[in-house]
Amino acid sequence: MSRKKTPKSKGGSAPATSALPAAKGPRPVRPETARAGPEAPPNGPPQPGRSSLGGGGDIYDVAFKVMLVGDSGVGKTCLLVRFKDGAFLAGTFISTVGIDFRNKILDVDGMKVKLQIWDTAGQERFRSVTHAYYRDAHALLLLYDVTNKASFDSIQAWLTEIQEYAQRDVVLLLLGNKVDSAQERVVRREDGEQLAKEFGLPFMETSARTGLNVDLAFTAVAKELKQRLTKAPSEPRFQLHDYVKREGRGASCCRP
Ligand SMILES: Nc1nc2c(ncn2[C@@H]2O[C@H](COP(=O)(O)OP(=O)(O)OP(=O)(O)O)[C@@H](O)[C@H]2O)c(=O)[nH]1
Ligand SMILES: [Mg+2]
Repeated sequence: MSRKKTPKSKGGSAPATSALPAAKGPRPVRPETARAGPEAPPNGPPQPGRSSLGGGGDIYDVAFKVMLVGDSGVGKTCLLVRFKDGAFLAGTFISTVGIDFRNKILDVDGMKVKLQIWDTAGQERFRSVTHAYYRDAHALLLLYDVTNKASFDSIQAWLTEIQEYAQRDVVLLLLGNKVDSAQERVVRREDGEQLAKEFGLPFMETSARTGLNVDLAFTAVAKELKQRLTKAPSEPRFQLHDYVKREGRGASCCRP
């Protein structure tokens, strides 16, 4: 995990330094974009919607924070870019420095749900920065890379960390990414399923490259969070496990 560390320049939103939780250690740094302003990430419980402020242009009913976690190189940034922009970041791997975020508003059963998605650095040296953000996350997408056994073996350690720092009722989804790389695959789908079962997690395989199950992962989380907040007693409960099982597509469906 000792890769060259250079900030990426993707032109997305960046955390406002004034809104950072009291983190020890290195601060999230994106010199080209870091600024304070209306896009500053909120802390605390789900936010009620607000109309467009300061030219941000986002109108929504409710907002949630989602965090991407997992070893360096598993594809967290690529997954976020695929979801946000519908593109794949091919080319040289540039490791995330500190933490970054992007917003996306989804229509979930007629309600505008804003996801503020935090892209964390997988590198060990930024771990203390990440720790400070867990407590405000409503959902976590925990990724491993199906072509990298070490990243799969790290999942247990990530779960221990999540248990220590995240909210007890955080929504958690396990994702095995890079399934487009069939030749390089070393973690079988069944291994992912078995691990997920062991820890009672919903699980899907994804590809940031082809887009396989990427929208689904975020939509599933948005549906679960929205329901937790707005479900009428008479309404049937949204079943996240069943939803991802039913809607998830197999790796063989979408070769690049
Ligand atoms: N084939 C394939 N490559 C991918 C996929 N997702 C990411 N990659 C590649 O994997 C490398 C790492 O991707 P990133 O998204 O930067 O990884 P990361 O998890 O954000 O890494 P850190 O920022 O260091 O934590 C890059 O070279 C990507 O092009 C995928 O779904 N398929
Ligand atoms: Mg990254």
